[in-house]
Amino acid sequence: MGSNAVEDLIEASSGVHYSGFHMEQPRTPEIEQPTTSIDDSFHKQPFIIGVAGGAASGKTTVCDLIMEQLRDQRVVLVNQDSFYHTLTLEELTKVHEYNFDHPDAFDTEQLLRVVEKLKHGQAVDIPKYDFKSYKNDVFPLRRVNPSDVIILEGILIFHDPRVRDLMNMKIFVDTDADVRLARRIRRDTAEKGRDIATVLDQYSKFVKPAFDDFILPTKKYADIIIPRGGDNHVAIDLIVQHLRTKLGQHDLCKIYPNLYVIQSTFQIRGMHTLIRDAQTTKHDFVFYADRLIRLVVEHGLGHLPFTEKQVITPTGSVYSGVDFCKRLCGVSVIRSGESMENALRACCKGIKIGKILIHREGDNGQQLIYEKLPLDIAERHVLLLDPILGTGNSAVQAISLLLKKGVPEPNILFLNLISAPQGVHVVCKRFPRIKIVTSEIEIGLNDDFRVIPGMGEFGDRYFGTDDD
Ligand SMILES: Nc1ncnc2c1ncn2[C@@H]1O[C@H](COP(=O)(O)OP(=O)(O)O)[C@@H](O)[C@H]1O
Ligand SMILES: Nc1ccn([C@@H]2O[C@H](COP(=O)(O)O)[C@@H](O)[C@H]2O)c(=O)n1
Ligand SMILES: [Mg+2]
Repeated sequence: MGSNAVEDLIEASSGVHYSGFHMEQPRTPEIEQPTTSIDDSFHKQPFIIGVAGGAASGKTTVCDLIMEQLRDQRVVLVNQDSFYHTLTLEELTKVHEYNFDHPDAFDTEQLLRVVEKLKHGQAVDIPKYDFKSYKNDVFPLRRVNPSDVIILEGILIFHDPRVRDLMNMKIFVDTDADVRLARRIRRDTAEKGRDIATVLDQYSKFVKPAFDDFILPTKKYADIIIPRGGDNHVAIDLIVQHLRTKLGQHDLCKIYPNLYVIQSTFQIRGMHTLIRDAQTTKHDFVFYADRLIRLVVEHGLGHLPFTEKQVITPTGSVYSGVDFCKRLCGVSVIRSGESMENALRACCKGIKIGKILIHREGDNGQQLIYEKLPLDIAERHVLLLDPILGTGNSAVQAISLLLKKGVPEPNILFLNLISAPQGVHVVCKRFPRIKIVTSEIEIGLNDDFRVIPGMGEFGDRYFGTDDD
């Protein structure tokens, strides 16, 4: 490995940043005010990775491997090659004298405009470059949508400080010169239709000097140096692991260590897509909501205390395991929370489930109007069930009641499907020792205090009372 050990340097890469969404700012409704505004928390930018290295060092291969491992995330690759200037007729006639490895060969201003747009959540059309015709006006252009991770790859991607400064992580692919040359000969003859003499001539005239003068000097900017490129699976795994941590960690989770957002996968995103779609039938809504609820409940149960337990297996061996926490109960917030009871019963045989009914009084307050809770609730760990955490006002009412009944704050686990940041702020500030488990953090609340993007009135959609 190069002078920088991947493990040491990976943590040093700057900035963090996840945003699952890129939208115009919603107006902040006048509810109990969080100290972190939507502005601060939610107009987040993508994580930008730069990948530099000599030609044929394996940059594209490394990027493909990273993207392959992160296929459940929104990742997009932007090649510096796309920003090669189109040659003029005069340059075309003397193409063998053109230096494609000099920084001036690229339209860096256009690259900057494109990355700035992506960074601010706008889709862009990127030129396609044709190595045979030396033109970048191949139609149709490539449409690139805003993503959570943007990978910028190219021989001179670290050359311009303005581009470098946009990057949260910089990777240099370090492959021996002879290996690069061998690969280049193979690639340029097979893919670009060039003959060996031309490839070697270009290499000695431009490629090698430019590597020494412009590319190698940018290695010092790298946070991570990958020797052997795509063959270095350890380095690639570490990079992916680091990215996963960054992507899975919503900024709210950093503010509130007791907030747990379950790791997103394509399956989970798919289920969310279905239950959020206004056109989804009641049958499908219930089916996919139930699947998600089950995941949240299982995840929540993972936060309960356990005791160690050993059992003897049928082979007579000892299995050292754990025993579930026994003194549990569920409490559902009527009516939506009742949709979560079956999942809890399916996971915890014979569990007692209490109920709370809270009535919304206009926009300002909530009133508790019914409660039926196990008498010994103070001795139990309580799984509080409500699929949506919006303003946080109902949750505050429900949690306050549990505390009044003697349930210790750390014994309360609030399970929901989606949480608005406002609700998270309100609940976590007031009850810093409860745990919240959710499957997605929302953008915010609209003027009517409804969660957006949200999924509408959960109870009506789940219990089928939204029919005209
Ligand atoms: N580890 C490797 N072993 C063998 N061939 C490789 C390896 N990595 C890349 N190649 C090949 O070398 C060529 C250049 O690799 P590529 O990833 O496109 O490099 P770059 O993007 O840095 O120019 C490609 O033809 C690719 O298939
Ligand atoms: N018309 C062109 C444009 C570029 N090159 C060479 O491509 C190399 C950069 O691409 P990588 O995928 O290897 O990073 C660079 O060395 C240019 O010389 C070319 O040959 N013809
Ligand atoms: Mg490449």
